[in-house]
Formats: sequence, structure tokens, C-alpha cells
Amino acid sequence: MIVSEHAQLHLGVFYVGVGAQYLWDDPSNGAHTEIETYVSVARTLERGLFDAFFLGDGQRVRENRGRILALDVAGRPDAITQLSALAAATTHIGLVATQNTTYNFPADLARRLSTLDFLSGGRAGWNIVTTDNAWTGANFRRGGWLDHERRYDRADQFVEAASALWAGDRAVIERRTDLVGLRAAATVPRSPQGRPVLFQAGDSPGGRELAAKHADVVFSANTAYDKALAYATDLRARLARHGRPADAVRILPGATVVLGDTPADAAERSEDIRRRQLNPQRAISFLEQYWGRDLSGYDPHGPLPDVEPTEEELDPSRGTLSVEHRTGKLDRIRQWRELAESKNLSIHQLVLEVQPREHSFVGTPGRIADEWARYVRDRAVDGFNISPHLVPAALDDIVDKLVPELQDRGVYRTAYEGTTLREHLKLPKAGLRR
Ligand SMILES: Cc1cc2nc3c(=O)[nH]c(=O)nc-3n(C[C@H](O)[C@H](O)[C@H](O)COP(=O)(O)O)c2cc1C
Repeated sequence: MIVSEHAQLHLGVFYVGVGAQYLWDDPSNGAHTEIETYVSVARTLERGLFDAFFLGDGQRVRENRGRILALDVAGRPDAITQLSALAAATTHIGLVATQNTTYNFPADLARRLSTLDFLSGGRAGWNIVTTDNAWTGANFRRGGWLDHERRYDRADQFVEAASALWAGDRAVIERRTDLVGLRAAATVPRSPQGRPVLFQAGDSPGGRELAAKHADVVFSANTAYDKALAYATDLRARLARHGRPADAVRILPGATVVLGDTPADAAERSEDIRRRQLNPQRAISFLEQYWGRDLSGYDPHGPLPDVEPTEEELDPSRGTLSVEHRTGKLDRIRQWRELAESKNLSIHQLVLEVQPREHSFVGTPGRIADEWARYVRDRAVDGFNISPHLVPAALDDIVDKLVPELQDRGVYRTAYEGTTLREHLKLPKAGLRR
């Protein structure tokens, strides 16, 4: 194993704006559509010398059987627009917008991201995703347009085309590939970073290849130490195959953090947060995603539904579940029934047991700082992308208590040294390829 004594952590915050990790019913949680929430989060992160503020993207509110999913009540405002407003309210933090390559167009997106790079003085990042479902496309008359693998083909062709525009100095670029066709010139001059820092999120082999070929940073789903190390090893082998150096990409797995004054205090908080995240109503919504049926008539404190999932809703293109969870879902339901029966669990109890929403780091600030120092020195990660459960309160704790411990251990900056996102991440200058 390579051990690097001088390794430095890079930190981001992933603000999804939807989903089960937020304690929506907590009055201290800022409304995710209000600019004040974003400004206060971004300023907290700058106080903590974070590298990046990271926004997810969803072009369609998630549904379950034609109804808006209870876990996705308000949807997500447009990330680039929000980050443009933040550019004016901040000075250092990187501003990373998730944007998919399935339902956008290269020339348009390249232009909007260049604009963000201008407005922020070189702090723009693009998190390249393909989207995890096909029905988002119905908003664009393209429902079910491309299957999983073809979405990655288009992603590759899309990023090539956008990169050519960024490198082109307004020369006319022509691309005629099977999924991308364009004849265009950049409509704005070269932006401060040349192009945005390219992030990638998506863990399948197709996603990993896309990262190895194009990304500067990976927002990885592999957080546990062994998985993180295995992922880093796999990615470095892929980078070598693409002729890129092993340190060309920063790896930032997603992380949830619960701090406490003692280990027992942290564990207690974590369990409390988990119970509030997965309340009885959410337990029903969770099961509905698997059953594909309206289960609102079932008592969350009673036994599992006595009906089977509907076949029509087993279509893997429609759900909100990960690929891993979509395949073999009937088997999974069978296992859950056995588990619930053998342990006499209610719906809510079962979901608490099977839903893998354990927080990734739970402990005192000192203990977590030790753990993170080990991760980064062993080159398992280059940092973390933190998903908070309370905004901004949980981030205040991280900035005030965890950051100083990381600094004491010499694994985290004590001041910003540069002004661009690329500089924060200590990435080599962008190679612009036409
Ligand atoms: C950590 C992480 C964050 C993601 N965030 C988003 C997002 O905000 N919007 C989106 O459309 N897809 C998002 N994705 C999903 C990707 O678009 C991708 O389609 C999905 O993970 C399936 O691809 P895969 O099989 O390669 O993992 C995210 C994926 C990961 C792993």
C-alpha cells in the first residue's frame, strides 16, 4: 500500500435538496428553495475552508405510480442558477453543479458552465451524471430514450463535444457521432479555468470508465474504508489504461457525519437522527418503491403488506431505486418477509433494520479526524463529500469541531492558498483537448 504522510483532505458538501437524509420536520432546517439557506451554507463552508459546495440535480420530481413520491416533495431548483447567485455572495468556495448528459445539449451546457466560471472567477465545477432513470426524459419528449449503457455512450460523446468547445477558442467544432451531432462555436470566450472542473458520479463499470477518461474528481459511492481502497485501486488501474497519471483524479466519497462529545453520545445521536429520518410515513414510502403499489392503507406499526408487488411496476427504468436494488427485488421482498416473520417485525421496524442508512462516520471529532487521516494517508480517498442532515446546524458542528482536529493532524489546510476550484483541489492545469 502507498502511504503518503503529506496527503491533504479536500472537503465538499453535497446538498441534494430532496431525499430521506434531511430532517425536514426540524424547524432549524433551512428551506431548500430560499437563497438565504444557500448563502448561509456556502458561507459556513468558506469559514471551514471547504473546497466545494455541490448541488444535485433532478429535472423531474420523482414519482411512484403517478404520484409525487413523499420523499421528494418539492423537487430541486436549477443548480446552475442557484450557484450563479452564490457566486456573488462568496469568494472562495468551489461551485459544483450536477447536470446530466442524457437530457441536456453540449453547446448549451458548455455555455452555461462557462458563464458560471466567469461569474465566480474560476470556481465552477460540473458533476457529470447520466441520471438514474429513464422517465425524466418524458419532460423532454424523450421518456425511456436510452438504456443505462447507452446513456454512458452519450455521456462520453457529450463530454468530448463540450471539451472541444471549451478548447476551441470559438473555432467551429463539428461532431457527428451516433448520439451527438453538432456544428457550433463557443459563444463566450475562454473562462478563467479554461473549463469547469469535471466531477463524475455513478459507480457502474460505465461510470468508472467515464471517470477514468474525463474526470478531475469522482464523487464516489464507496465510503467504507475497504470499499474506498478497492475503488481507488480500480480507478487508478483504469486511469493507467487511459494514459493518465494515478493522481490525476481526486476521489471524494459521499459521507454522513454525526459528532458527539463522547462515543456513546455520538452513537445515541446517530440512532436518534436515523429514527427521525426513517419515520413511519417514510417506511411506507420506502416499501411502496419496491411494491409499486399504494400502501398508504397499511399500518406502519403492523405486519408487512399481504399483497405481492405488481409486475408492471417492476420495470427497472421507472423507479427511484439504484440498479443494485432494482434487480432481484422480488427475492429481496421474499427475504424481508422471512425476516419480519422470524423476528416479528412491523413495517417500520423492518425498514429500520434493512434500510442501509447508517451514518458513515459517528464519533467524537478527534476519533473521526484520526479515521480520516488514515483514509487519506493510505490514499483510499482524497477527501469527502458530506451530506448534512440539518442545514446549516450540522455543518456548523463540522466546521467548528471537526475541522480544527483535522488541522491539528496536518491533513487539512489552515487557509485557502488559491482562488480557483482547480487550485483548491491541487489539480494540474486543465488539459484542453479539441
Ligand atoms: C454519489 C452520487 C450522486 C448522484 N447525484 C445525482 C444527481 O444529483 N442527479 C442525477 O440525476 N443523478 C445523480 N446520480 C446518479 C447518476 O446519474 C447515475 O445515473 C446513477 O448512479 C446510475 O449510474 P451507475 O449505474 O453508473 O451508478 C448520482 C450518483 C451518485 C453515485
